[in-house]
Amino acid sequence: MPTMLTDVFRGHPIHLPHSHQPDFTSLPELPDSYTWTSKDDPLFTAPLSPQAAVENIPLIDLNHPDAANQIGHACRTWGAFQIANHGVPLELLQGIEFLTGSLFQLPVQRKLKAARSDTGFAGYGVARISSFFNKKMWSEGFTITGSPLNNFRKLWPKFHLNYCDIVEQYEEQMQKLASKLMWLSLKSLGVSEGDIKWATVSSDLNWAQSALQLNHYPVCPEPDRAMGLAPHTDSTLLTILYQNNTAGLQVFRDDLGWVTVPPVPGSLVVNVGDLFHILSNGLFKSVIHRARVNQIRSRLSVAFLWGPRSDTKISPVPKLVSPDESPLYRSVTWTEYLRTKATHFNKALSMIRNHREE
Ligand SMILES: C=C1C[C@]23C[C@H]1CC[C@H]2[C@@]12CCC[C@@](C)(C(=O)O1)[C@H]2[C@@H]3C(=O)O
Ligand SMILES: O=C(O)CCC(=O)C(=O)O
Ligand SMILES: [Fe+2]
Repeated sequence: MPTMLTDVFRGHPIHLPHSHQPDFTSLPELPDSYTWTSKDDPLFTAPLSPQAAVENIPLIDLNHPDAANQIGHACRTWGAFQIANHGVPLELLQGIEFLTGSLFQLPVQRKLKAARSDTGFAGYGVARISSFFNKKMWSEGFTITGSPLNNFRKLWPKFHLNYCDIVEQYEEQMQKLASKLMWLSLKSLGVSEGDIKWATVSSDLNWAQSALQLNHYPVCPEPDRAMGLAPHTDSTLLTILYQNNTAGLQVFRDDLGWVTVPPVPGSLVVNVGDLFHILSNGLFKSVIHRARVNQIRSRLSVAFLWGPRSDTKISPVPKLVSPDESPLYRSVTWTEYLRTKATHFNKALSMIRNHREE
């Protein structure tokens, strides 16, 4: 039996005293513990791209005949793109937004009944990467993998079944979409299903697994000095992100600085994760992104974090490695990678890298 995502952080506890945290969502001013400077995060004061209006991650119509190449280009240049005509029913997007909103509106004491434990994967709490930063993030999260039934029962003693149903439908749609996006982007590199055996053993997608991360960024009294979610790359193959109609997500480009991803109603944001970077032998870039907050409207997002089954070794596709060079990365399972990330955070990718002899 391969390790499931639920077991990934056994032996990798994060000690974060969520239960002793006051209800920060209603603080009248920003406490020092939530005030960020470039000492807390070197990218905190990196410039906001002045060109964001002209240069932004592409919005790709999945029905366009050239969608594969557009996606491929976006994965190589940005590591992120938005998609329209993705086929996920609008009611389902509204449903997951409603669920997320009602979850975070619950009283803190109720949410804490479903708190994530130090070594746990699922439940309510601060972002796992919080332990790498000295300051607190202006957000709260809820992680789901497998059935949310037990946790949802604690949150909503009466209506948990309706909410479980929404999660199940949402995950089903996301799985189909994620695999479609993976094959479209690989197609642009000349890689087809026959080239990746672990992903084609069966068509019912049991070569993949996933988690859902619900995020809430409450209204903040001093948004310019606060951080919603600190810069990171996702440890996934792909992440599909739904954001409500409030801006906050930013992606980083070395040549542009921070670029705000404007919410486009009905569309979804897709991020290249570290495992896709490895699989593509570095051709696709896992994108550094963060979430900022604002003083007027609270923000919700739902990230579908998608990767291979835990026993699958991910390594660069041989076709993408030139014959006289070794692959850029050694092989790694999702579980191994998540554990490396839990200990070494943004050094994780370079730790998997093969060092070429000159
Ligand atoms: C499957 C995943 C991916 C995780 C860990 C685990 C469950 C929660 C995911 C996130 C979600 C929020 C950002 C992040 C950086 C975090 O702190 O928790 C993500 C992390 C990763 O992509 O590394
Ligand atoms: O809230 C957002 O826009 C980003 C969320 C995110 O990056 C994540 O959950 O991994
Ligand atoms: Fe992320």
